[in-house]
Amino acid sequence: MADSNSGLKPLSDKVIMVTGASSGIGAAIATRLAKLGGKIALVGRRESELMKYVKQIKEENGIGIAVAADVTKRDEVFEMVRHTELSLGPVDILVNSAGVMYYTYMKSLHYDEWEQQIDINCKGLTTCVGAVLEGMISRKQGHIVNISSDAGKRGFPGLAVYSGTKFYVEGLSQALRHEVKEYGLRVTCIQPGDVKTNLLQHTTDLEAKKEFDGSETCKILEADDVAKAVEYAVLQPSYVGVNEIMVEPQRSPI
Ligand SMILES: NC(=O)C1=CN([C@@H]2O[C@H](COP(=O)(O)OP(=O)(O)OC[C@H]3O[C@@H](n4cnc5c(N)ncnc54)[C@H](OP(=O)(O)O)[C@@H]3O)[C@@H](O)[C@H]2O)C=CC1
Ligand SMILES: CC(=O)[C@H](N)C(=O)O
Repeated sequence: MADSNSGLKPLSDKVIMVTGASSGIGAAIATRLAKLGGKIALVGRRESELMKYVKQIKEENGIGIAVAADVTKRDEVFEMVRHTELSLGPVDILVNSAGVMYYTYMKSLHYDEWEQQIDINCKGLTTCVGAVLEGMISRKQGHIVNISSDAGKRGFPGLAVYSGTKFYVEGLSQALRHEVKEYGLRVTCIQPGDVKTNLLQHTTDLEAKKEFDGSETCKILEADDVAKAVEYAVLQPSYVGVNEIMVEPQRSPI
């Protein structure tokens, strides 16, 4: 991390890859960390959306590149890391924010939506971790930040499969943290409650959404509230592991 007396910004020497950066929480994290000097690779499938945030970062004199990739495709994930490392340098911080959520009753049997949540939230995140892990271990430094959910701490009705995917993220992160501590790596889980983003827009089981979605009953979080939690975690000195941060609307604790 840059010395506070050097005039450099605190993340000036860091290459940061953010998945899910074309929207919502990932975009807020990418733009916030760019302001702190991080060189950001913004990952998502929609390059046109990524480019909007790259443009914003550049207008604010930051460094950002768009890397179009589908995290469920292993070859695309490897290529996204290769491209980032050639363009910006080795990845110091990986933020896994790519994810989907569908409100649905289990009894509605939305098999395709179940599979998409497992493929993106679990398998995609795991592949992204795998793609940077060897390099981080060999350099003996790195930080993996997983955007989990408060649904990774409590099963929410209407979100059974989604909650399961976030319990997976929590379990993987906890075990990985132990495996990599000897190499100086850190693993952080951020557990947001409801945040104002496009996440809810994909739900098709409107009966389940009506029954269980409480996001309109109180003031919910802004994406940048979550980005601030990530900022806190990545700015700590290397001996400090911020393992979990749960950040929820004040009126809606789990
Ligand atoms: N909003 C909320 O209330 C909460 C959200 N979260 C978590 O935060 C994370 C981000 O969600 P949020 O910002 O709210 O939702 P958005 O829908 O706004 O963003 C989702 C992001 O994931 C990306 N994405 C989806 N599928 C893929 C894929 N196959 N490959 C690459 N990128 C993909 C999308 O990009 P593209 O379509 O371009 O590929 C998009 O950038 C998720 O993991 C979610 O579970 C956790 C707690 C609360
Ligand atoms: C349980 C939830 O709805 C949580 N806010 C999330 O979107 O992950």
